[in-house]
Amino acid sequence: MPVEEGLLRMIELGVNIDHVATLRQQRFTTYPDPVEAAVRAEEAGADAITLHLREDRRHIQDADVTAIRSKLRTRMNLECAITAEMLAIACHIKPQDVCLVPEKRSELTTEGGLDVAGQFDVVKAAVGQLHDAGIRVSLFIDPEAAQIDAAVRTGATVIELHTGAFADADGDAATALRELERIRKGVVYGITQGLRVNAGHGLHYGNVHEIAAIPGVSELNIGHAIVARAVFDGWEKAVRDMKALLVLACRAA
Ligand SMILES: CC(=O)[C@@H](O)[C@H](O)COP(=O)(O)O
Ligand SMILES: NCC(=O)COP(=O)(O)O
Repeated sequence: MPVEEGLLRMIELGVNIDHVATLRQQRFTTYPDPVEAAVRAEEAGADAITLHLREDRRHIQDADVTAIRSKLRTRMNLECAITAEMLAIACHIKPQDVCLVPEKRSELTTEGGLDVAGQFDVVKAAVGQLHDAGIRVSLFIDPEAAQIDAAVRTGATVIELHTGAFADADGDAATALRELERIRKGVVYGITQGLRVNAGHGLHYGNVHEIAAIPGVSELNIGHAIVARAVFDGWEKAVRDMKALLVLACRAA
């Protein structure tokens, strides 16, 4: 549950630095450095740093994860697929949080939520392995009751609701409203099941307020839009401005 400070519900911002690494990987240079991005994002107000070590290493590299782990003052939220390789890396690095996400090499970005209900035993075993390593586990799922129920049964204590369908509905008000309602219901249901409920994917400066205003959301993980805004406004300002929008939305809720 978000930290209560007086009447102000505080929602946390996880800054995803994947696409700082995307820019670097375009020419295999040493810059921009994701480590510098992580440290400066924390200085600008990030409550956690999220990074997705993909099997194809298209952006974040193993060395980034190792280097960033020792530099963070807040919290590392490592996203990865459920594979023996990734679980071994996570158990070695021991981030505060691991968010298990689905992954297809052909995908441009994460397309859907993890099908916890459909691969329950595999997910439950991964959750147990990470818990044994002292890591808090989040499951990146669609806002569906069946997925939330399955998540609870795995022993995970956190879910991150996939906001991609809401974000992709930009411009189609009816669809956006329907997806927002799905997310809202998912937040309420997840909390009644005793879970910490986060959300993320595709959120930007124009749509984040609707998600941040949902009472009970603990954390939003946002990356692509912040990196894009930083091109024009600079990294720290992009992070500060996103954090300010979260605070405003909480105040208005
Ligand atoms: C799970 C999710 O929505 C993102 O955190 C994920 O990192 C997206 O993948 P890319 O960062 O590779 O686009
Ligand atoms: N889990 C969502 C995340 O970390 C960032 O997603 P995006 O803002 O890059 O789409």
